[in-house]
Amino acid sequence: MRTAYSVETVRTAERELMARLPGGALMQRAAAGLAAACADLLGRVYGRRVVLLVGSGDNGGDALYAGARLARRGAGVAAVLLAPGHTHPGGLAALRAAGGTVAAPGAAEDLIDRADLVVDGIVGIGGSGGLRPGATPLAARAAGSRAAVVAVDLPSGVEADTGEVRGAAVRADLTVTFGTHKPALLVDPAREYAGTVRLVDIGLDLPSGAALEALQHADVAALLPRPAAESDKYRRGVVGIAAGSARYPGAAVLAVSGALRGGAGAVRYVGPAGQAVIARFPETLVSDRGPHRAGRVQAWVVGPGAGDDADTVAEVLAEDVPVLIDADGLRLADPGAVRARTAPTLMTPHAGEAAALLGVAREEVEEARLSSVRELAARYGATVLLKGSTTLVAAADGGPVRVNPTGTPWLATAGSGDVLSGLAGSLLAAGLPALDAGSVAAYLHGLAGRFASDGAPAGAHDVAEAIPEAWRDVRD
Ligand SMILES: NC(=O)C1=CN([C@@H]2O[C@H](COP(=O)(O)OP(=O)(O)OC[C@H]3O[C@@H](n4cnc5c(N)ncnc54)[C@H](OP(=O)(O)O)[C@@H]3O)[C@@H](O)[C@H]2O)[C@@H](O)CC1
Ligand SMILES: [K+]
Repeated sequence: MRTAYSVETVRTAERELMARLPGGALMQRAAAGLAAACADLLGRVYGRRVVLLVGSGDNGGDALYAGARLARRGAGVAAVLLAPGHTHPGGLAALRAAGGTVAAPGAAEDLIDRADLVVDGIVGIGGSGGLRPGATPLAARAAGSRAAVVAVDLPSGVEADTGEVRGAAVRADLTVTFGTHKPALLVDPAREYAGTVRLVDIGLDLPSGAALEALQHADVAALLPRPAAESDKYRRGVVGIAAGSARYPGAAVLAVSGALRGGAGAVRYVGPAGQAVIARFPETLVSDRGPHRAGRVQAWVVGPGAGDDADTVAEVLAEDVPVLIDADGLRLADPGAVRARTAPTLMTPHAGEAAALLGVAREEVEEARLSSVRELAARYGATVLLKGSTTLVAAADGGPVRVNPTGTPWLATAGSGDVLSGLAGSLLAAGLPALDAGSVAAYLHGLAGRFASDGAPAGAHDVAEAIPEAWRDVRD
């Protein structure tokens, strides 16, 4: 499991460790890791041109000490001081002692144009509120130059704890971060500014309560349902799909296609698209009665393509089993009925649907994905999966938010969400808690999207068909 911690937690761990180490030791560890990463990126250090963008704090100190190490290996290193009166004194002395220079006022742009590497030590976890005016043109120059850009700890200008970007920010090819990932390195939009992320272990002792968790193959493998020898279809779980309408029968077919590959023992379908479902998937148990009288079901999915069928949504919400609410169901569900449920509820909005539920503009959700998903989960007393380029899953009672690392832009295709809802519902029926069902489904779905597309466009049904391959890939 990859984890990310808040700035406050990092600061506490840093203080505890610093109290046990000689002065400056932690910064030397950071600078050594940073210099090694820069050297790897450059391939050859001797004769290379390196520009350090140095702010007023320890982030700039890291850059200066790393610059000194590169200068000792023969690189030509020049520091651009953004706060000349407030530059890390030890770092500056080390750079000068190693043969590095300080750029003359006005020389920064030219130096950046000729550089092989620009190191962004403008600001790290002490920053907030986007780049300041003095730094903005330099960041733009670096982005437009042929130099590789390496961010120290974080791309300067992003909000460490939330992943928001409130103004200009550095666009890095590589971010070298210390001790732990910060939320901004895993959550969009900030994540897109970070490039590849390399974590340098500096010995921080971190507590168990991370702000974010990203499942990896081994975590997902441990959570996948496995049929026991004596399992029958009821023990493996029956997932009910209440979806589709005369106008949108395809949503029902796609939700069923996801559900059939999610580990439940059987898929039951209720709704007006029974003919279409059975024609494509004859193994589906199709019922023309409402959800309440459809027969045994261990978890329901309601909403994909449901049109205006509010009665079915209300009926499903009244069932005392886990319920996944998606698409039209999110609009039709009575918030009071959702909050009153005692069995688990998993809501799966995209940004537009989340914005409607929160009563804000879609852009506000896109810009603040982490706080939006937490807010929705708290408001509805439900687990919420916010779809997007980095899908987030938050539980109602707080705790670490799961961030999905497997997404691909190819998944932004019609019907892909219906497949995800069926898959997650199936995992709920197989007995996974809502947070696990949502994050495992997102993981498999993302992987299936990658396999299905393999660099080319793929339809939602291709994604569903690739789920078994994703499942095997995770388990092997
Ligand atoms: N934690 C650890 O374990 C370790 C941490 N280490 C390193 O220390 C870094 C944190 O250093 P830090 O605390 O000195 O803060 P830092 O980010 O350099 O900011 C300094 C000052 O910048 C200013 N400022 C604010 N916003 C700004 C903006 N948008 N644009 C420009 N400037 C802005 C603001 O001062 P102001 O100008 O407002 O007075 C602020 O006080 C950390 O990221 C890592 O690199 C490693 O060395 C070792 C292990
Ligand atoms: K930085």
